[in-house]
Amino acid sequence: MNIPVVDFSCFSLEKPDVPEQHLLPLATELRAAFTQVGFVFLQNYGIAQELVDAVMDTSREFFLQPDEEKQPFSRGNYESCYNHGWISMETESLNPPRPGDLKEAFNISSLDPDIKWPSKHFEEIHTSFFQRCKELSLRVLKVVALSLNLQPDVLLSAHKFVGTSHKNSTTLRSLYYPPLNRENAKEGQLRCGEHSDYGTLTLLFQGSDGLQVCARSGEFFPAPNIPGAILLNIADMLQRWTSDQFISVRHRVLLPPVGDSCTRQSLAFFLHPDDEALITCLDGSNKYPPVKSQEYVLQKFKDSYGKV
Ligand SMILES: O=C(O)CCC(=O)C(=O)O
Ligand SMILES: [Fe+2]
Repeated sequence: MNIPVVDFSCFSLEKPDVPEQHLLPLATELRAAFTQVGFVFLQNYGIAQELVDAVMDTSREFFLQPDEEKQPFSRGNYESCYNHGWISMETESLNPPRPGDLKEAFNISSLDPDIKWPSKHFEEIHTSFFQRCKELSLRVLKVVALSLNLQPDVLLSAHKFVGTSHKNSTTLRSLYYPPLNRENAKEGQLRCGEHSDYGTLTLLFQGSDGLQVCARSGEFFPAPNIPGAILLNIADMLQRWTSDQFISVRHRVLLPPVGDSCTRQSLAFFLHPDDEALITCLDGSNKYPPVKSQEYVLQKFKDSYGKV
């Protein structure tokens, strides 16, 4: 399977907004990739590698602490935002019939002032990275609308509250896969079970190899880690909006081979529609019944955590 590599420099964050007609070749390239593969590599998108590295370093420092230090920041402890915080090993099954994933994660789902952070530095670096990812993902969304021959507002107006936790569930997630001995793993247990993402689209910054992506044939193939490129993939609600024109493709992270003590880190930015947005097929068909964004996401959390 071949994941296309797309040069985003004409709409990089380093450039001011550009006229729509300059984006048309990019829209055509993305359209082909999203209809055929569901995943693309983006190059020259305008987020500094130093920032990405600093976010990974800061997260890793947090993950390497004993569990007792991380516990106070657990997902579920934050009254104002149920999805914000640390997720311990084996707590989430992204493929629910499998045992819990052998990963840790930290969800940044709220930037509200009442959130208690592990440190000021952790807050600042993750908040500034969240904002860069927000800007980039909204630019991508504009090109996506063009590629579907839609007015940009049709999609952008359903993403007005990104970064406002009580109105939009967009999440920056830092993931850490610790070294492990696969002989101790439960039957069927993976680092990250097969799943498609829930929202509109996802930006994925990888620190190393390990991700596998499902091809149309149903077979999983390794996605390489191309230095300086990020992965961009379509998620479930955009697939529903487009009545399957754009596909939300399953992916996973397997256990490392016996004797391999590799770790993996990645940063995923899940762009979600506003909680109240109603996702209806834009072609007027009834391929999927209308669903409220928040309801769709809550059902997915119930499946993967056994609760919200
Ligand atoms: O480690 C990865 O890159 C996969 C993470 C992922 O797919 C997810 O959390 O949705
Ligand atoms: Fe994913």
